[in-house]
Amino acid sequence: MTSHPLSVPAPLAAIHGGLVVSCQAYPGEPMRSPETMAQIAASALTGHAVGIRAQGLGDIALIRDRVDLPLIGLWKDGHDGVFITPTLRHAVAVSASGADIVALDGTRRPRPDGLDLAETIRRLKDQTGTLVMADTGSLADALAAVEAGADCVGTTLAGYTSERPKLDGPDLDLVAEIAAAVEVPVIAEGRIHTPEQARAAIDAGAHSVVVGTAITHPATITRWFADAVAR
Ligand SMILES: CC(=O)N[C@H](C=O)[C@@H](O)[C@H](O)[C@H](O)COP(=O)(O)O
Repeated sequence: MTSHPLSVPAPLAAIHGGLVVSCQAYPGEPMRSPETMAQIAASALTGHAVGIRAQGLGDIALIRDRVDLPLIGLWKDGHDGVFITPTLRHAVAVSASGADIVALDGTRRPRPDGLDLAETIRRLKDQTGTLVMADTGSLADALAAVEAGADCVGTTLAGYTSERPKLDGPDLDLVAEIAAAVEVPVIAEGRIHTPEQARAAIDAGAHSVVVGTAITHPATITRWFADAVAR
């Protein structure tokens, strides 16, 4: 059911069938700096990524300047509940910083500014004309997000809300369920740790695949190896 790539807006067409690399460092971490994230994003381009996902206004602006790839931007505020670009104000700022696609919480949970998702997307598009990626955690979220006007939906929050179990790997069943049910691009995201899993996400119907931790978070990757060695 997923739409033909030529019928989607240019930044989404450009990431069709390819790898988007999420370049994020968390508060307090040594790599938490726009300069570092821009270097990682440039390295992802060298490795044939077709898009970048970045967090924070400073990171988005510098990556926009330095790396010529479609850019999915978000602003995390907090770490519980609705924290991925949680309000209209955050979303407008992400767009103003240079993101081609604004990723925001696309669940059915109440939002901190009291606007629902449809009103958030309507006002965001009125003010900026941006494309919207809804980060969802279930099929019901994805259906509601498409109804609300999202241009694409991600499985970003699968396993991080109460609706789906948190698997060790990606929730490929959810990717397939959403892809069969909606006509906008479905972006597979969340716990994709191997090239085989990335390929399987495309085979499940994903329009493109976002990988973060396994490429750009050395503290976690180190722990995988360290734990295996110490076992
Ligand atoms: C749940 C949440 O906060 N996800 C965030 C969304 O931007 C990031 O922390 C993830 O790294 C990103 O989704 C990519 O996923 P993974 O790092 O598993 O490849």
